[in-house]
Amino acid sequence: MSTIRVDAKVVMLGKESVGKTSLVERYVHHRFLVGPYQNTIGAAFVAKPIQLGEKVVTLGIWDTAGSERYEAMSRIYYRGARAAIVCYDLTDSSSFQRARFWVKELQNCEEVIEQVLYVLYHILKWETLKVGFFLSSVNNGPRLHTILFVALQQCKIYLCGTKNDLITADRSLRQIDYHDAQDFAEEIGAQYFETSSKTGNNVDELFHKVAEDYNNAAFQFMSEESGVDLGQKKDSYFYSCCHNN
Ligand SMILES: Nc1nc2c(ncn2[C@@H]2O[C@H](COP(=O)(O)OP(=O)(O)OP(=O)(O)O)[C@@H](O)[C@H]2O)c(=O)[nH]1
Repeated sequence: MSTIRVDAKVVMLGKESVGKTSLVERYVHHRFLVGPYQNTIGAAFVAKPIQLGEKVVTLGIWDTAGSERYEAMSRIYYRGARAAIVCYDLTDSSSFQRARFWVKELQNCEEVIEQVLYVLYHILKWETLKVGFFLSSVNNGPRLHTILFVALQQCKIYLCGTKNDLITADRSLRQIDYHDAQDFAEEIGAQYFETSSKTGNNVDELFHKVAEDYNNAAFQFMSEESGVDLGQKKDSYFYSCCHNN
């Protein structure tokens, strides 16, 4: 019986209707759904394996609901995420304000967790040195130490301006200047992408970068068993979707 293993949790955040679900649909199913817009309720999940050279990294992508009604729920989904794709609609300046809100949320959450883990990390590091490495087989000290080291890795933020096909068709529709968005991304240490789920422009590049960054991070120190098993595998991925009809 095979199982799905998720290596990195990724969360999609942003105002409603900015195109989060469409980004995931384009990336996972290579399609753009036309027809009436259906808002996400709660969140939807999909696991997607990505080949990086000889290695496969499986992203567990949480597509959250953008509606403010579900704001508290979305906070639950970004906990423990290694990457957050914060989306805004290039043709809607209010969605950029909402993106700023989510970035602040992520930064606040990171700060608290980081402070707690930082203290634990140093206590444990000192204890581990004191007790000696040979005790690793009996007291799990170095393994805990490694887990905390990994937990200290920050959630990387990717700022994503969506629907760039609309801008290509009519430049006057752009409401957020490219350089302003780029400056904001730099200020928060994020990668910046402008994508179109309609044409597929930059979508693969965005998720590939997320997987690549994960792969290049200190995660390589984790042992093979560190992934999270998600139960029986039916296909290369599954997608539990909650949409309003
Ligand atoms: N032209 C164009 N339209 C897009 C694009 N991405 C999404 N849309 C449209 O924008 C609307 C909202 O897209 P969704 O992907 O459902 O947005 P969402 O952010 O998941 O919305 P919530 O589930 O409410 O949070 C739909 O009508 C999509 O067809 C794009 O790249 N180009």
